[in-house]
Amino acid sequence: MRRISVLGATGSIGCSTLDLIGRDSGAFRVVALTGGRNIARLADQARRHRAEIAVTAHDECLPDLRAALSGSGIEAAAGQAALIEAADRPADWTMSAIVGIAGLAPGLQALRQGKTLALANKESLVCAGPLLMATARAHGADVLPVDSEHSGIFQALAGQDAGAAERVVITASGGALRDWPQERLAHATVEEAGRHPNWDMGQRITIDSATLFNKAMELIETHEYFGIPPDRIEAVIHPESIVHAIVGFRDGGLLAHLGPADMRHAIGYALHWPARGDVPVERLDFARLGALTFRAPDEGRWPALRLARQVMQAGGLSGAVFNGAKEAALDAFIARRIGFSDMARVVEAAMDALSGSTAVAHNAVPDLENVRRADQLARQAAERSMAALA
Ligand SMILES: NC(=O)C1=CN([C@@H]2O[C@H](COP(=O)(O)OP(=O)(O)OC[C@H]3O[C@@H](n4cnc5c(N)ncnc54)[C@H](OP(=O)(O)O)[C@@H]3O)[C@@H](O)[C@H]2O)C=CC1
Ligand SMILES: CC(=O)[C@@H](O)[C@H](O)COP(=O)(O)O
Ligand SMILES: [Mn+2]
Repeated sequence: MRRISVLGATGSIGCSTLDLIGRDSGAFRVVALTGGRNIARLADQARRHRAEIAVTAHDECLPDLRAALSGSGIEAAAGQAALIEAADRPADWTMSAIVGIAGLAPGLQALRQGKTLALANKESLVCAGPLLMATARAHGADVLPVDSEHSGIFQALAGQDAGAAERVVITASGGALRDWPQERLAHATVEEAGRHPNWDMGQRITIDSATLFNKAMELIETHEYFGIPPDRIEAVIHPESIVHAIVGFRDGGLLAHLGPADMRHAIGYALHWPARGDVPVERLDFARLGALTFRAPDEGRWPALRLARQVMQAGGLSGAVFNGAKEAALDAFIARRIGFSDMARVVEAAMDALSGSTAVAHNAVPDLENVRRADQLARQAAERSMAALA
């Protein structure tokens, strides 16, 4: 029986992961489930999947979690140290699905077990790609990409080294505001930006999809995970979200990954890897789909893509700065402190402010402390830029 832990169990990816595990419960034993503030869901998941331990990231939520688990025999714990301890409990396969840089330290801890980390938390690669991959190598752990595009690239490569790829294309739906006139974007609300045309995901990634910060992060993620040079990585707008990634080879042939907009296909692939297992996603009917369309992204409309190219060029801790500023700007947009179009301005201003900083220019593999420092500096720079907007 494979031992499974899910970090970020109460979120969109966490729920889809547990859905697959629950359909084949005889094959898996659930070790640790972690969540944030959704205590009712975390306790329900822990009971249903007979987890060893349930952990909330927030100390103040512990009394509620204990109450919700009373009589179940399931351990309850809270706080950052408990999250790390949960990630350290022996498991054969761990899903990393906490949102944001908060997922980095638990993911690194899980890698130190030398088993398999299914990586949905793209921020880990954006902020600390070299650290994450070096940690996996040092401990003999496998990192399997779960982001749909990266799962698609991984599958299209079919075990070949990424050096075999002449080009890699990842697709972008264009997000909730794809067809809005550009002058309206500045006035988009949290609700409007948070309605994805195709995927059902958490609020933060859905808004990142509308700014194309999600795609910007995915360009960096492709570079960091596969080691593909930036000039071989492209993003293309594909409103149908059916083709997720395309890998082109030196003979001009291309292999694409297609699937419905249901993350269970990417999660299921990582869960059953290296074999293939049954996954209950809708089967595509091409005659009904009719056409699949593609067009170039407008970098004037979506500056995030240009910023991602700057990050890949600069290397070092610039990814941590980019992500920290983006998280701060997104928090401020959700809190209605800044407008939709301000988010990219704030990130660019923070990147510019820190571009010459010695704390960010880092040539060796950064450690977690360096990454956290760059993240903090970026959040402070973003706050200064937002204060200047007011
Ligand atoms: N959703 C999707 O389809 C896809 C998601 N991803 C990536 O996967 C990750 C998860 O996304 P998604 O599932 O949509 O996100 P959700 O917001 O739906 O879920 C996030 C999870 O993280 C927990 N969490 C939030 N903040 C913290 C924190 N500070 N410390 C510890 N745990 C925390 C939440 O707990 P609670 O809700 O209980 O507060 C929840 O369990 C992201 O990195 C995202 O970019 C990648 C590809 C597709
Ligand atoms: C499902 C998934 O992988 C998301 O990251 C998806 O890519 C979001 O859609 P966008 O193409 O709109 O960014
Ligand atoms: Mn994706």
